Amino acid sequence: MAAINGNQYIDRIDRLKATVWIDGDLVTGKISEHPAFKGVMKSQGKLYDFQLEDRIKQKMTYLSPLTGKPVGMSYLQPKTIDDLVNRRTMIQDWAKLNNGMMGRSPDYMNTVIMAFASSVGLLAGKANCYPEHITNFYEYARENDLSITHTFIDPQVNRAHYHFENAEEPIAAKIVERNAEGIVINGAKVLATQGGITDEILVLSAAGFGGKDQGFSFSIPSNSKGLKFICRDSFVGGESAFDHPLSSRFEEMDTIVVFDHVLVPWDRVFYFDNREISNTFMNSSSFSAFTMHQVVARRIVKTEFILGIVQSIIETINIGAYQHVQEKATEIIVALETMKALLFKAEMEAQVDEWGYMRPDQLTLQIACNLFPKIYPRFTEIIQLLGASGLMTTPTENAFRSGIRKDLDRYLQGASKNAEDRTKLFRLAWDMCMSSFGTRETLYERFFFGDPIRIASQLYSSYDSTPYVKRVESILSSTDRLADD
Ligand SMILES: Cc1cc2nc3c(=O)[nH]c(=O)nc-3n(C[C@H](O)[C@H](O)[C@H](O)COP(=O)(O)OP(=O)(O)OC[C@H]3O[C@@H](n4cnc5c(N)ncnc54)[C@H](O)[C@@H]3O)c2cc1C
Repeated sequence: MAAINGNQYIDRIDRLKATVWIDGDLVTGKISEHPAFKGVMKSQGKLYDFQLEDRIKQKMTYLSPLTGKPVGMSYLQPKTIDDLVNRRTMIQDWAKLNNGMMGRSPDYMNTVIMAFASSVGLLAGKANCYPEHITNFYEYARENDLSITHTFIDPQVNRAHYHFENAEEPIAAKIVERNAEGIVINGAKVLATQGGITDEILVLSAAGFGGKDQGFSFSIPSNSKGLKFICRDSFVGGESAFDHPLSSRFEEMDTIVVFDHVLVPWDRVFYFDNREISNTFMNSSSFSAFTMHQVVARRIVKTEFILGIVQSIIETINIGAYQHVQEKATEIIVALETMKALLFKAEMEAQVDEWGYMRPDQLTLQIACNLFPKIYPRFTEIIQLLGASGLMTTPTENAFRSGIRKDLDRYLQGASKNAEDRTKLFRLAWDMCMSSFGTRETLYERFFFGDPIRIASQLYSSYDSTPYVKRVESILSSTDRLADD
């Protein structure tokens, strides 16, 4: 097998028949035909189709070192800056197909698996660590173009610093048995975006205060026995692309993942019962650098889309001459160009790491990942401030096909658009920042790469401010007086 097309993706997921619960019902038929999933699965399928189009295939794929067949570019282990640029170009070409609205398009997890495989040396010779299982899984995922979701957070029961779970039945997923076939996991994790509509799920856990049975990493098929995905309610507003331009296409769904005594076969266990590794592998591997490179590349495409929406609103109702309007649009321009500059800087300052891979500059990407959760909510605020009542004067497609159309054409026209086109634009803006889908997007971008507070704290703790403190000390210790000069 090699890089797949959309039908192959959809067919494979339908055949998996993962256990997915939504609104109290078990999904029984083809999941790709369920109203909550069909739009996003179709959009995901389009990504896979696109990578095989003749005119673009060379940019979207590379030749497998194992088989010589084309495999997805997001699996490429970069050895040069050109490789990084090729990866970024592919990631952004995919993101442009959904305007960056699909945070968990397959290139995200392909990158994670690639990063793990590129740091397996950290596990070599360590107790209960299986670097060869990661390498094998990476190759298997690459050669079969797997889609993967992931989960690593414990249920939000008690977040006090020294909380130690001692419930009779485990709440946070943990190892309850080690046997000849593998490890057995019981408990839950939150969340897995796209849970139930991917081939596999990667599960990670840090032992923390929880003890060694809570420190593990593995990947299993989404239809593993005992594995359940419990969905929130669907934010698909409806099938009409006029009425729900974003949620009808890109609603990725978030799921609670329950492990009811799930057996993880040994060949899929990456590490377990090793407190030190489970607490440090994510940070010490190239996971952060490579994954943030993908995340920032996608977020740039999303910011371009936001700017496009804002400028379209400005032109449609002709408010571009007001300075405060220009200033608000400029905020988005500044954010966009800052993100681009940071991405390019991270690539230009990339260095070959200890394993021979070209790692983008992590600090620079950390800056971008600290910035975005703060500016994204402001983008949605700007859309609201400029869109104003336009975000509510948004009759549906049916209204435009009804006897009331004459009134709509007359009263909803814009300075540069007829009523129908103006309404479509404002419905898009509403879906971006006000519908249940849109507000979830804001929450998503706030927490996409973890808790923004702890991300900031990590940056603060790792940033070397010593040279600047020394300069302050130097001026304070100087006894020079201007009068003596
Ligand atoms: C839309 C969405 C999709 C997601 N998709 C995925 C996914 O696909 N896979 C996945 O693994 N995860 C996913 N997540 C989970 C995401 O990784 C977490 O939301 C994030 O890491 C924060 O953890 P939490 O939600 O448990 O927040 P909590 O840790 O419960 O934090 C709640 C509040 O308490 C504060 N707080 C708690 N503990 C501390 C502490 N020790 N120090 C300082 N402040 C603290 C936080 O700052 C925050 O304000 C998703 C989340 C969202 C919202």
